[in-house]
Amino acid sequence: MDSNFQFPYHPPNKPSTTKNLPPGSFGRKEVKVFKTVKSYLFELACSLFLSLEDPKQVSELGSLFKAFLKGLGELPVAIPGTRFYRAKNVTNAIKKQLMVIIKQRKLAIKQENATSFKDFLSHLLLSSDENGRFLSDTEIVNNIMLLLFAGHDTTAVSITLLMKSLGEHPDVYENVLKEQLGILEGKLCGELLNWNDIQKMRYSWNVVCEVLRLNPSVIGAFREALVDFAYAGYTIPKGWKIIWSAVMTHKEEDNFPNATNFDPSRFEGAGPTPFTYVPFGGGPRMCLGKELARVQTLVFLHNIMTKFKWDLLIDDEKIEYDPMATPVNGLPVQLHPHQV
Ligand code: HEM
Repeated sequence: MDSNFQFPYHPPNKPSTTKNLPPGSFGRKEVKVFKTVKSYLFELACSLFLSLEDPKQVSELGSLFKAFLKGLGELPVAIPGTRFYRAKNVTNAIKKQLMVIIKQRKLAIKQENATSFKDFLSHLLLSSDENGRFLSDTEIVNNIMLLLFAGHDTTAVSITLLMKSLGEHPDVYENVLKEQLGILEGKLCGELLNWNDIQKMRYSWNVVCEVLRLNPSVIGAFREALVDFAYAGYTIPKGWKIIWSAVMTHKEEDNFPNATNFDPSRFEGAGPTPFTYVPFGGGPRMCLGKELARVQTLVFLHNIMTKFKWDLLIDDEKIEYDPMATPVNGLPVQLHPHQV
């Protein structure tokens, strides 16, 4: 591959296409990245974890999840008018909808009408626990709700902040593009990415890691002290609630010199010392979906990079935590397709 390529890049025999993008993204003056990526990932989560493809049902569930998320981290006092109160009501509505779907699926399986192997597999996976005990319908609903919630919002945030960082650092954008075009060049027209391709995206993943270091989608989580212990001159008694903070840990100068600088090379070689970099948490309750998040993010990145360049429409857009890190205006960008 020519290492001196410039924009607009003309990939040999690779037609530029917009068909994999959500409808309406192309030809517009402005695309709001967060909203677009979030609805795309929610559709994907519904398809992966629930085999739910009906756009009307997906969109209804999506609106409910939006209100549910706003209640996370709020004071748990159910006073009418508060976010927590609304989220509580919305949670019941989501559970009701999921219950209807699960009952329909179970009935279909009972009548041996399971339409696909996937349905059959999800039945097996979701209906018994590790001891072979059958899960109740309520437990199944709770598991699906966790997967739908955890499986789309966090990744939507990280992809949005990734696009923001790439828009702000043209040198990094060029390096990521070079890596992605190298992968594209080894593929036949229309051939999908595979696991080997993901493994080759080393630099791109280092960039994602640096984005998650500076703005972790999840700021931290709670733990409970199982025994009395001493830390930094304080005694923490057994049973106390503790919050670990990814935001603060990732800014420790001892672990990340010039911590506020965007520098993906920190992740080269052995990378950070264990437990100094915790965007996916740590220990036995570490994120279950880390590898899925990696695949979702890198596949998205490959497709957007090899088809478009983009301009950020707001310079230095502020990021707020509500409850996850999000650009306040949803990151409006203008997409420019590469010319064939
Ligand atoms: C960039 C994307 C993601 C980030 C930053 C992220 C981050 C996290 C964090 C910080 C935790 C808490 C870990 C702890 O307490 O130690 C967590 C838990 C969890 N995540 Fe993720 N996550 C991401 C994507 C996903 C995806 C795609 C799934 C797919 C289903 C997922 C499923 C889960 C589940 C089920 C848990 C609970 C695990 C448990 O309590 O045992 N996550 N995630």
